[in-house]
Amino acid sequence: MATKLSLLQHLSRRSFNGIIKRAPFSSSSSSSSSSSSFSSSFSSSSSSNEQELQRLCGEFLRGCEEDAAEGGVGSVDLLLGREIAEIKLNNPKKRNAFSGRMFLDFEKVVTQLESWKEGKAVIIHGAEGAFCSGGDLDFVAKSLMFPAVGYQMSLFMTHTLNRFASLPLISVAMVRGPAHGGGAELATACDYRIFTRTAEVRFVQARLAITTGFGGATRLAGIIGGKQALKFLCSTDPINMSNGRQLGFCELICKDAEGLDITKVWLSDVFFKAPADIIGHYKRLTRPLDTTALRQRHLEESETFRETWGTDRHFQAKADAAAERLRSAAGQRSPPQSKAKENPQSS
Ligand SMILES: CC[C@H](C(=O)O)C(=O)SCCNC(=O)CCNC(=O)[C@H](O)C(C)(C)COP(=O)(O)OP(=O)(O)OC[C@H]1O[C@@H](n2cnc3c(N)ncnc32)[C@H](O)[C@@H]1OP(=O)(O)O
Repeated sequence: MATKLSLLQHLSRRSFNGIIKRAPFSSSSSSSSSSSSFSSSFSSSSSSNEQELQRLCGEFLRGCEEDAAEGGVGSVDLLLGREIAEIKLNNPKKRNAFSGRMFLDFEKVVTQLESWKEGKAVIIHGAEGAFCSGGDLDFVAKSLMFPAVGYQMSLFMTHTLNRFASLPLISVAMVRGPAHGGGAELATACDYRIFTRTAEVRFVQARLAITTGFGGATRLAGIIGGKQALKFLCSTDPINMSNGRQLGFCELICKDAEGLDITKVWLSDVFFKAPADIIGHYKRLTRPLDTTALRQRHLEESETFRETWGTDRHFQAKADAAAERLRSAAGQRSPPQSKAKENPQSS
């Protein structure tokens, strides 16, 4: 229990305050610049629990580097404007699903934005009509279907999204098309969301017999309240143009083609009368007071994810969901639920 609590204290201290210090990180001689950039998000005090978190995240990071080296698809592209940065999730053939390379890219982008002093805002959007369809199921199937590895991914992405949420910038997710699973969680890590008419935020995890892995349940409850969040997490119903505003989940709805431009105008009208440093100060002063409790909940969320990830039930639900997508793509109706099969990993 002591280990869990002090790891929690570490998370509350580091991920919210975004303390950036150089620290010894990777034991592997093959660590690349991404490992060293990730290690800079940890303090040099290196308590045993901090080293444990770094080790777990470092293992995941190295798996992503292997995926990237083996020709992993997709990228997360950063475009720095005068006042607004644009993060583009770029894997359109897979509805911008997060491949190993994209996890790497996203962490590097967050590290770059942590030292971008003249900026005022950052917009996350997806390529070609989708926001993000969550983790790349091919990468997941190939590398991540063990509870211990799923836990590493969860700690890594929760920590990186908490660093993103702590940036001294106004962050907006411009959601056009599907934002499913981890993609829905990514949208909750932004201060605000702008929907186009095709926006569809869906926490599909329950359909896969898993819970949220990137801190999305905790953040969703903070945005729309615990009772409403519970409904959308369990039902997997969409948050879209018909309910997004009354839930307080999105600020406005616009046409697909106007999404980025409308978001920039909205940011400028609402926030840009203030200088960049003042925006940063007010961002910090308006964050939740009890960050320790928030980080404790994020740690609990990762531990719960580990309990549900990589089980027979998860495997079967993932296979059923994939079969359903194939059937609906072929225009067929879904037959009765298939019987649970043995988890190939447990044999
Ligand atoms: C990492 C864990 C995390 C978590 O939740 O904890 C996750 O996010 S797990 C993944 C959860 N996400 C999903 O289950 C979404 C799966 N995708 C879909 O339901 C649909 O693709 C949808 C609704 C996003 C878009 O539907 P649409 O009809 O517009 O497109 P297609 O289904 O025909 O897909 C086009 C093309 O993209 C591939 N694709 C889509 N999503 C993924 C994905 N997450 N990983 C890998 N590949 C994905 C899909 O297979 C199609 O490929 P094709 O070769 O053209 O058949």
